[in-house]
Amino acid sequence: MTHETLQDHLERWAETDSLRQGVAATVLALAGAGIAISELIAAGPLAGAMAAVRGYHEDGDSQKELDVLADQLVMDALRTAPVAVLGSEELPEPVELDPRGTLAVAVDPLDGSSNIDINISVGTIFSILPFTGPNALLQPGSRQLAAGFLVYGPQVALVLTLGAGTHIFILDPTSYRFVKVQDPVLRNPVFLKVRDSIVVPPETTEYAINGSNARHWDNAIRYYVEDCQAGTEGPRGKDFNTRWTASMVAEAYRILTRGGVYLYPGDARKGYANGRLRLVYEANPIAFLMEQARGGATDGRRRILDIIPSELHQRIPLVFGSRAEVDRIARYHCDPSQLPERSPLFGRRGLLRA
Ligand SMILES: O=P(O)(O)OC[C@H]1O[C@](O)(COP(=O)(O)O)[C@@H](O)[C@@H]1O
Ligand SMILES: [Mg+2]
Ligand SMILES: [Mg+2]
Repeated sequence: MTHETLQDHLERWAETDSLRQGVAATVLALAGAGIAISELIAAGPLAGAMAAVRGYHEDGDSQKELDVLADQLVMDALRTAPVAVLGSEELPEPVELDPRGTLAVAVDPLDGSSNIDINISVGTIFSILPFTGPNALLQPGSRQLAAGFLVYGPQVALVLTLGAGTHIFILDPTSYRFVKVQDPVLRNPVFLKVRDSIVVPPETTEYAINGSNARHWDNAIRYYVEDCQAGTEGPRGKDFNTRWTASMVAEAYRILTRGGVYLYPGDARKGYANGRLRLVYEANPIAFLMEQARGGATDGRRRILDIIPSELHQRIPLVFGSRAEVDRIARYHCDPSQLPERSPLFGRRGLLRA
C-alpha cells in the first residue's frame, strides 16, 4: 500500500497559489521542528532535565525546560517560512519574523507539559492565519487557513487540516536520522498519510474531563457528568467510559480516531472562570480540525470558531469531539429550565434522554 507524502499532499493543494505555497512551507517547517522536538522527547532525561521549571507565565503557569526548547525550535523553523508574526504560549507578546511574510502563526509549542517526565504523549499545536496587520492573531478561528498538531507518542503523528478534511500523517522513522540529539536532520524526513478525511463518530460513550475539579463545576457540567456516570440506570440509558491524559493533543487524537468528547470547562477555582485552555493557539486549531472531521467544538454554548479573540493568551472553556455529544452539552448549558430537578436523581427525561 502506498501512502501519499505530506509534501505531495501540500503541493497538490497549493498548486500555483502563492498564499497556499506559503502555508505549505509553514506546515513543512513546523513538521521539521516537530521532528527535532520528538528527538528531545525520545531521549528524555538523556537530553537533560526537560521538566525543570524555567519560569512562570503571567498567570502563574510554570514554564518548563522542554517548553522553552520547543518554542525555540518552532521559532527557528518558522524563520524559513513566510511568517510575518508568531504568537506563542511561551512568549508574552507576538514576535515579528519576516516583514514581507503573508502569514500569522500561533503555536502551543508543547501541549501537555505536566507529562514531560513521565513518558506520556505530548504535542505541538499550530494555527495558521492570513497576515492582515497588527491584529492578525486576533482573527476568529473561522479565518484559519490551516491548523494542526503533532503528537509525540509511540508514533510521531501530524494531524492536519487545510480546510478540506482532516488528515493524519505518520513520520516514517526509516526516512531520517540524527547524528545526536539536537543535530540537524541528515536525510529528508517523510511524513506519510495514513488517514484521509477522518470522520469523528457522531455518537460516543467516552468522555474526558479532569474529575478532581468536580466540586468547582457549575450545574451544567455537574449534571452532564453525573448523567454519564449513572450509566444504564441513569437518564442516558447506557454505560460510559472515562479517560483523562492531561494532554489535550493525545485526547484529540483519540477522539479523532474513535470518537469521544473532551471538556475543560470554566470552574470556580481562582483564575479558572474560563477554564485552562487558550483560544488562539489551543481551542481554535483543535476546533478547526474537529469541524473538518465532522465533529464539533464549543465553549459550552458558542461555536469556538466564531469567537473573536480579545488577546493572544485569552482562556476559553472548551468542549470538543463527537457532534451529538457536543450538542448535548450545549443543551445542558443553554436551557437550564429544561433540566428537571435533581431529585429523584434519574427521573430526568425528555430533552436530555439519549
Ligand atoms: O492538569 P489539568 O488541569 O488536568 O490540565 C490538563 C490540560 O492542560 C493542558 O496541559 C494545557 O496545555 P499546556 O500543557 O500547553 O499548558 C492540556 O494539554 C491538558 O488537557
Ligand atoms: Mg497546551
Ligand atoms: Mg504548552
